[in-house]
Amino acid sequence: MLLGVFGGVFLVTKQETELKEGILEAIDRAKALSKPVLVSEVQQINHIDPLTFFTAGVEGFFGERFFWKDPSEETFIIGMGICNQIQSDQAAGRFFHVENEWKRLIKDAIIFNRFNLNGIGPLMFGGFSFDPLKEKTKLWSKYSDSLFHIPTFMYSVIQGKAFLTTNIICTQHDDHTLVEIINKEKNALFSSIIDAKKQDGHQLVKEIEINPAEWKETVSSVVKELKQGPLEKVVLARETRLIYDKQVEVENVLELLLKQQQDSFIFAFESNGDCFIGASPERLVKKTGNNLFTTCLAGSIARGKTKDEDQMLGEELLNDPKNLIEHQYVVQMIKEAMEEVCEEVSLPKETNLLKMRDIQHLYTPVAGVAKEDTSLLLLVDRLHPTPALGGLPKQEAVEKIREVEELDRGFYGAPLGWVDYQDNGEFAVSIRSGLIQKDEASIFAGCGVVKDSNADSEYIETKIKFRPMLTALGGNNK
Ligand SMILES: C=C(O[C@@H]1C=C(C(=O)O)C=C[C@H]1O)C(=O)O
Ligand SMILES: [Mg+2]
Repeated sequence: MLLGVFGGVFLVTKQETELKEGILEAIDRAKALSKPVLVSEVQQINHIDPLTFFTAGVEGFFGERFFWKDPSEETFIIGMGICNQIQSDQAAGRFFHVENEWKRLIKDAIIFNRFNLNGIGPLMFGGFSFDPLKEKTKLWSKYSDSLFHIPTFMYSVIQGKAFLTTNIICTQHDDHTLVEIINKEKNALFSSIIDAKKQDGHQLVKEIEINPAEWKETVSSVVKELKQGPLEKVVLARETRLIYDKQVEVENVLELLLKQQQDSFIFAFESNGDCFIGASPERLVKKTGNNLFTTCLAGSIARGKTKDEDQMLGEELLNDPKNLIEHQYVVQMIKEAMEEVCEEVSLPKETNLLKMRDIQHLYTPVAGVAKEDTSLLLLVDRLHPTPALGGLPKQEAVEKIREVEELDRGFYGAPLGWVDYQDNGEFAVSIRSGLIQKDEASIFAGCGVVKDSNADSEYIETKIKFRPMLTALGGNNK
């Protein structure tokens, strides 16, 4: 295999590439089946800093990258280039539709992977909008309601080991020159790792909270309705728009998130020039074989300035009836959903605290063993939106949000993550997030409104929830 001088430093592989024979075989198969065939090859490679890899793609792959890190830092997945995408604006059966498309692609794929790990080989990364029936604004015009990318090059660090997956779609019209094309692209990418450098930083010039007074009025009117029932909880969200002196560099924002929000999922998902980015503490669901993990996260309070104050605030949260109810709705719904698809479900009796840099939450982790044939996207379908982002009852709460919320949530508060070809994967609830659009950005925050909510306190809660993104985006760290 031909390697660039610099590329060779990083692309020292522990095996010969099988891609060439795979491509030839796939072209034959594409001819026989009269449909495109995916070839995927996994190589173990030397370790590269994940952010450096992401940054190296800025020249060749801008707009076609993604970045993912889980809170335990067991899994980093960085994608470059779009080998294939699954996208749709269809609302009914959207999770099922994506799963079917994915299975169809995988069924005839030629895969070279000798490592028994999750998060390598053919994998799709992406997510879903919060509510496909919400009227669309131009804010989210670059993202379909279901959008997944299968990357051309994917760098994964799994439990400290580094891998490169190369994915290629072969059609009946392709020939052996495809091998050279892909190797050239690979070498160019690995050569640019050496001179991957960041641009001069962007400066925030203006911060515009979108209609805060109206938002508070909406909260108050929903509280009135909650007092009458049958609605019990509705999550209401809002937006702050940020204006910059020049284009926002996604790499800089990611770097700050990685430093400042280490215990979070960190994600970035580029589409058609925009970038959805965030640092979420909330897992929707993780699947490893038949083992499922999900999280109930709802109920919030500020962090203290001193250790004592922080502990006091934590105690206050653990004993606050309004927040406990807000949390309990989530536990109740997630437990029921898990029991439907699991042989067994376990969760702690006591509610715990999850402390992030800017905020603390009530937290209940839930684990389960899935029944046969329970797929990851089936779980996403069952869980989304949990009452942490939607409300209770689910359907009525989503309809209420659709009716009264000014914000077009798009991908905010929705499932974002990855699924590999063996149906392992993980989705976060994409909160503490923002959408970068050239020299502007929108950030989003919401909170659980129950009948004991007060509009001013909920407003302050959303202020705190803006902080992780606002800080990383150069805003005031207040
Ligand atoms: C809606 C958000 O967060 C959710 C709402 C919470 C609450 O109201 O207490 C807590 C955690 C999240 O489930 C957000 O961060 O935007
Ligand atoms: Mg709350």
